[in-house]
Amino acid sequence: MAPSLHPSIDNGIKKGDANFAGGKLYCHCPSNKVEVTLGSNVLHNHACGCSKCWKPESALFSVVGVVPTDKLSVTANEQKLHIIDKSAAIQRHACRECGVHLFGRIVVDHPFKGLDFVHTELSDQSGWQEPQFAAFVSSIIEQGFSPDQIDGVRSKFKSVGLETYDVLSPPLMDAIATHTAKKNKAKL
Ligand SMILES: N[C@@H](CCC(=O)N[C@@H](CSCO)C(=O)NCC(=O)O)C(=O)O
Ligand SMILES: [Zn+2]
Ligand SMILES: [Zn+2]
Repeated sequence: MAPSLHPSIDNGIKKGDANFAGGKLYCHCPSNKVEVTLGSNVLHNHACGCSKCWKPESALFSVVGVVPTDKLSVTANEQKLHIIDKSAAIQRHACRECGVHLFGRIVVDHPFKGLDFVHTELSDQSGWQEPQFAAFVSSIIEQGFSPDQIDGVRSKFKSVGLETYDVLSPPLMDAIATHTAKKNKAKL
C-alpha cells in the first residue's frame, strides 16, 4: 500500500470556502483539550515534509497554514502548552500531554513575523483553505524515507493538483529573499 502523505491529501483535496471566517482548533487529549480560536481562515496552507512541523500519525507530511497573530487566541487549557524549541524561528506551542502542536509563532525578525502557523485538521469545522502546494518534499528523506520512492511522492502530489518544492513556494521564497535584501540594504 502507498504510504500516506496526509489524510486530507491521500484521497484528493476538498476545496475550502472563500467566505469561511475561522473557527476552533482542539488538541487530541480525550478531556481538558487545549482550545485555540481563530478569527480568520488560514492563508498559504501547504503540505510540509520538514522534520519540525507536527504530522498526524503515520503521515509523511504535515499540513500547515498561517493566520495573523492577532486573529489567534488560546481559549481553553493554555496551561498545557509548552514551546518545543525556543531557539527555532517558528516557536511551536504543543500540548504537553498529547504532543499536538496548536500554533507556531514567529517572534524574531523574519518576513513572516506577525503570523502564526496552524493545522486546520485540528478543527471539526469545514471551509478552511485547502492545501495550495507541497513544501520541503526532499526533507522526508532526511527522516528516513527512501530516496528511491520520492518520485512516487511527487507524482502523487501532482495527481491531486499540488505543485512540489524542496523549500517553500516561489512567491514565499521571493518574500523571504526580499526581506533579506532589505535587511542588507540592497537596492532593489
Ligand atoms: N530540512 C529541514 C527543513 C526545516 C525547515 O526549514 N522548515 C521550514 C518550514 S516549516 C513550515 O513550512 C521552516 O521555515 N522552519 C523554521 C522553523 O522550523 O523554525 C528539516 O526537515 O528539519
Ligand atoms: Zn492535548
Ligand atoms: Zn515544516
